[in-house]
Amino acid sequence: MSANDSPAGKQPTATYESAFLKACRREPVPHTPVWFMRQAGRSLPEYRKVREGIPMLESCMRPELVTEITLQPVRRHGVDAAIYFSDIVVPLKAIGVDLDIKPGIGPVVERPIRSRADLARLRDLTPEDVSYVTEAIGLLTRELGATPLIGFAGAPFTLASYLVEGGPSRNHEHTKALMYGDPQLWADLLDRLADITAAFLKVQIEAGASAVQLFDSWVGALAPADYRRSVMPASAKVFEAVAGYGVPRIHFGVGTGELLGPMGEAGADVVGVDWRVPLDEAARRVGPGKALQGNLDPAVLFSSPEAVEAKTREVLDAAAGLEGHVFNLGHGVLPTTEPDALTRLVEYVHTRTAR
Ligand SMILES: Cc1c2[nH]c(c1CCC(=O)O)Cc1[nH]c(c(CCC(=O)O)c1C)Cc1[nH]c(c(CCC(=O)O)c1C)Cc1[nH]c(c(C)c1CCC(=O)O)C2
Repeated sequence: MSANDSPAGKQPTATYESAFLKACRREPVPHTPVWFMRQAGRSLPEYRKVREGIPMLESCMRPELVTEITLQPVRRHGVDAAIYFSDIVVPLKAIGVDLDIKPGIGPVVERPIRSRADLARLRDLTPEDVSYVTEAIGLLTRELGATPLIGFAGAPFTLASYLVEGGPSRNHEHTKALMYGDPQLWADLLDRLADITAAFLKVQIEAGASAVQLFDSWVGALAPADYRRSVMPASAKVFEAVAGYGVPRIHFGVGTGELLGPMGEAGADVVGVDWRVPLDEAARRVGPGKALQGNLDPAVLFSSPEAVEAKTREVLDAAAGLEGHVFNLGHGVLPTTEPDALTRLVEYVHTRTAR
């Protein structure tokens, strides 16, 4: 069978048959697949070395560097999937939003978006705006062989939060002021961001990404009724826009225990769970027909190897009855994590779940 005969179109059959993609499709797996959010990044000395003197956003625009950084955790830890090295604000930068990623702070937007005139500054994203993404994914898929590549984007709410606040925010007060105070402008803003996000994910899938994850990191700040009314339509539009490709769609947020049901309903094939809800309970909240991803507390990796194993067993035991489970942390790798703790964790999950 040639690569093009695979049920998933362009990707090689060995990639399609990988443990990660099988788990996403809720098919039987040889072992529980593992990857880590933020597996590439500051926890790795080889990352800090190649990033030296290169600003974050600039590094996202250099295909050779992106390829190297994306491959580093695959080589070192033997994870079952790579995640494309980029950032959720890259498509916004690409359409001309005046933002930067400040070390130790995160994305900062010079002129926040709070009025209809501000909204007009957000134009559509074309593949040409992010040609470096297409180029990097071409290089990467050749290097990765059978290891799947996960593409990603920020979800409309989380992107809106950075754009409206002007930077990271604990309480999201300006964002909520706009959402409650001018529902029409809010809906238009989220719809605009949904189109940009969908276009960005399409670029990644067409270049060779085998799965996509939509990061709605900060949406846990909302109550379920507000989520359904003010956010879900835009996130659903993103998932619907990429449904035809047949690649698994993962939906993740932090502190989203009360939102797991609607986040699945928005159109995800896999729902990401943080460490606050055990996976068996998460499965009840999400309902049948979806795989789950998670959910070891990233801070657990700072304890002894025995304690990490014990907490990992708790996660695996809670996942034992699931139709599909992708092992991950409940949020990103913390920058001061000992890399060997991650390597040991991958080995442990693989050995413990080998069938
Ligand atoms: C909210 C969010 C952002 N970016 C992202 C999210 C969603 C995921 C989450 O909830 O953690 C997504 C993201 N950002 C980055 C990745 C790389 C891929 C991977 O997971 O390995 C991914 C998936 C690289 C990055 N993005 C960033 C870094 C650190 C910058 C550096 O290494 O110099 C990396 C590796 C910068 C960034 N960008 C953002 C933050 C909060 C920060 C950290 C600021 C800091 O602590 O310095 C916004």
